[in-house]
Amino acid sequence: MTDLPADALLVVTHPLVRHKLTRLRDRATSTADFRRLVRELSLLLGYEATRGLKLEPVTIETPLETMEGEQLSGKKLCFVSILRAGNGILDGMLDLVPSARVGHIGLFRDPKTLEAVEYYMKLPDDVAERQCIVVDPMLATGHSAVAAIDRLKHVGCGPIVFVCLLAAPEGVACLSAAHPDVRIITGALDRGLDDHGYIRPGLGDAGDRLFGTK
Ligand SMILES: O=P(O)(O)OC[C@H]1O[C@H](OP(=O)(O)OP(=O)(O)O)[C@H](O)[C@@H]1O
Ligand SMILES: O=c1cc[nH]c(=O)[nH]1
Ligand SMILES: [Mg+2]
Repeated sequence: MTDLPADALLVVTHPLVRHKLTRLRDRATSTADFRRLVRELSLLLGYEATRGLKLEPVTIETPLETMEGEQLSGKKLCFVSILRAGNGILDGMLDLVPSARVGHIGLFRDPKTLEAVEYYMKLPDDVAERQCIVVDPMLATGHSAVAAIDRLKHVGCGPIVFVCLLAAPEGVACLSAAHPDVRIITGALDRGLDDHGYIRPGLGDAGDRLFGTK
């Protein structure tokens, strides 16, 4: 992987993330536990992904006195889920910011070419005025992430953060080359891709494990 600007990639190395990722990777982990772990990991990664949100003062009454508190302000959020597997992360993100708008981009990887094929897109009308956090558990070749972010930029979206659970160096290089302005936040940077484009050691097919398909 070529050198990236210092803030282009954040690997979240918190012990809770490392523990939960190990449980997630384990082939013995059930569908129900896999889903729960993805949601919990999303909260931990979402904490980092939302660090740059702006606050504004707000006056409130505590039971004892008036105080100047803070609330989210300015550019509002939009989470963009890359279907299907992105929806697992989306659930956790919405626990953190329930008022965020949500966009969906349906993509699957052609198993032969490993190119992303789009089958669905629905974005909020005002998505270009919102800060976008794109979510997908896996950044493998990077083709799906690049295709999704191409679509968002095409409709005028500004600062974009990409959140995944596992990334391959090939995917980070591909996404950073295509969109150097996009910050990548991941739970781990794995060894690399195998001949079928799967992340190794990885966790297998995230969508299949989340939804119990094959
Ligand atoms: O970086 P890439 O090489 O593009 O691979 C990553 C993509 O592959 C998986 O989706 P998949 O195509 O399996 O679709 P699914 O979510 O419907 O299972 C994953 O959720 C990403 O979207
Ligand atoms: O390892 C991988 C690569 C792409 N998509 C997945 O779900 N897993
Ligand atoms: Mg899949």
